[in-house]
Amino acid sequence: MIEVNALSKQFGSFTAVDDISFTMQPGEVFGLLGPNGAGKSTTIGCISGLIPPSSGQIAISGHDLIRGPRAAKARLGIVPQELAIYEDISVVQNLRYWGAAYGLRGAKLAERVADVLEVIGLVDRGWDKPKDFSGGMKRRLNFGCGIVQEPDVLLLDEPTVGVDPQSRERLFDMVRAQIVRGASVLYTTHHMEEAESLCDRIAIVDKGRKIAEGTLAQLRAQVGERDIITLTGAFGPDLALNDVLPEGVAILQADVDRLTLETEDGPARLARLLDALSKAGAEVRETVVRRPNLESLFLKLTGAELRA
Ligand SMILES: Nc1ncnc2c1ncn2[C@@H]1O[C@H](COP(=O)(O)OP(=O)(O)OP(=O)(O)O)[C@@H](O)[C@H]1O
Repeated sequence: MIEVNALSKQFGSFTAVDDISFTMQPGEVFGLLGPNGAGKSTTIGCISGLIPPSSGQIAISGHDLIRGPRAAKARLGIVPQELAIYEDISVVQNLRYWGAAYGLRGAKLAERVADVLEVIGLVDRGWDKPKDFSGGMKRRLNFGCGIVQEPDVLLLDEPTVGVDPQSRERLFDMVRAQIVRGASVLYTTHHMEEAESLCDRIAIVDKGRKIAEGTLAQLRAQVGERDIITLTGAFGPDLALNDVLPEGVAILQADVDRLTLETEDGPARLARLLDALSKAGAEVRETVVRRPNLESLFLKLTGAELRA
């Protein structure tokens, strides 16, 4: 349903998206997971036709975005990170506006607006203006504006920003409902838990590049059964780490104020590790042991925190 091939985007000399490829099938949620600035919004901007790519190809439901932009864009629904709702007109008028923008008219438009009001849980607030709504309600309306025309492909750019937990669950249900009707959903997030609970397949992105891709099980297998231990403190340049670390503890990243290590059964080895470091003159201020998950895979691949 979506084919992205060798997509790159430069802003001047800065590369925001660097040779990214992926395909998405009908009925799946595909996650783009990465920290702020990884290039997720730029990728979505290119797929939605709002940002011209520097190179690469994008096809939506078989229509090339460059050669047949009208046909390609007609199949897309976009839920941008910045709210795309009008706060001074009612919920119904917002939905009518977006439906009409996609060519819906008359009875069909009225039917779709009524359906979407149900889906987003705003039937009772249909004639109210969103300016007084909570963040979660505005996000739900933002989502509704993206699905009025029942798109084949829905692009969701960090849809849970500023959303309370209850509205977040509701948004997740709304996404799953799109899958049930056969759409495919591209979902960007920097929350590992969201990608883990919602996405059928996940591409992990960092600094514009795709660094891993697979189902949750495939990605977890890349971390193996090993735990990641992150220590913050002071690890002077004279510290001969390779001699100090107990057997079975491998270095992923070593800086003067932070060590990222990998080992089997981290909790059991931690006491010996801390003891060895302390004897060698290192000072450990904070210790985090992570069981294998997407966060630890990101750490393993980049040496940095996903949330940083
Ligand atoms: N129009 C622009 N001109 C110059 N640089 C840009 C432009 N748009 C984005 N960038 C840069 O490209 C990089 C990727 O930004 P992008 O918004 O795609 O990241 P992101 O993963 O979506 O992060 P976020 O969740 O913070 O939006 C960032 O370093 C950003 O500053």
